[in-house]
Amino acid sequence: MNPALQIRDLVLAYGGITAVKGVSLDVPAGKTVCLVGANGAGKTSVMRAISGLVKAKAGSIRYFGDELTGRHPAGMAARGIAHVPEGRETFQRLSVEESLRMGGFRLPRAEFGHRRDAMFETFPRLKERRTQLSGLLSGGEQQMLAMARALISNPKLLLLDEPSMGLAPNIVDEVFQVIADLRQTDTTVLLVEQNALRALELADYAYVMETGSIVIEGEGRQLANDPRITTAYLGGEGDCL
Ligand SMILES: Nc1ncnc2c1ncn2[C@@H]1O[C@H](COP(=O)(O)OP(=O)(O)OP(=O)(O)O)[C@@H](O)[C@H]1O
Repeated sequence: MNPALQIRDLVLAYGGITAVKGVSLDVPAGKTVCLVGANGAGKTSVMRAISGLVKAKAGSIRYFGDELTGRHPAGMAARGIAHVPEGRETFQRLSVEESLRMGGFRLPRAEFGHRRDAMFETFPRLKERRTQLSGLLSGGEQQMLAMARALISNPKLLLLDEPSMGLAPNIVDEVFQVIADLRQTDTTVLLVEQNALRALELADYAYVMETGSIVIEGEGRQLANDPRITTAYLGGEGDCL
């Protein structure tokens, strides 16, 4: 079977700066794979290239066998790819319910209601705030809304970029619980996280990026205990590589 995502020798550049220098990675269908690494390593650029937001200079990105490079970002949702970008980007002037409607606009009415209720079950805070404007939600609630808006359409591939960034510890726990629960579903997840140790603990497989290249890869739990990774955490509570 084709992997959900198969990236080969991907090169991404901004003007004269090569941000991603020949990255290859696989995300098997139904699995959770994480991409960790220091700030500026190129993780977000890889995510944006999958969504068509950054044009590949070289290499290929295959999604269930179909080449994605050169495709327009607007077509990604129809392919079953949902991207929750870093910084969340919620629709500030829409209510929670209206935002979910935007995420599920392809769904027939009855199915939308069913999926929305499922999202309210996963994120009970959103149910309490269903009529509130997104722009007035806390950072944690906005993250939950961004994830619910992506998940409502039941995507085949979910791209999650730094979902725990800037959130209070109890909200981080909730966000990680939702990601862990996704492992029980068919949804394939590619996760970029600054909170690398927690991401590694729940990922089936992981890649570590450094200045545009993958330098280490392996099973998530194995890497969580790998001295090459853990030494990067010595000297404090910091979770960043
Ligand atoms: N739009 C852009 N224009 C120019 N350079 C960019 C742009 N976006 C990213 N870069 C550069 O590309 C490199 C990789 O950035 P990227 O955001 O992909 O890394 P990252 O690993 O996601 O880092 P972070 O954790 O800080 O988001 C960095 O050197 C960054 O400065």
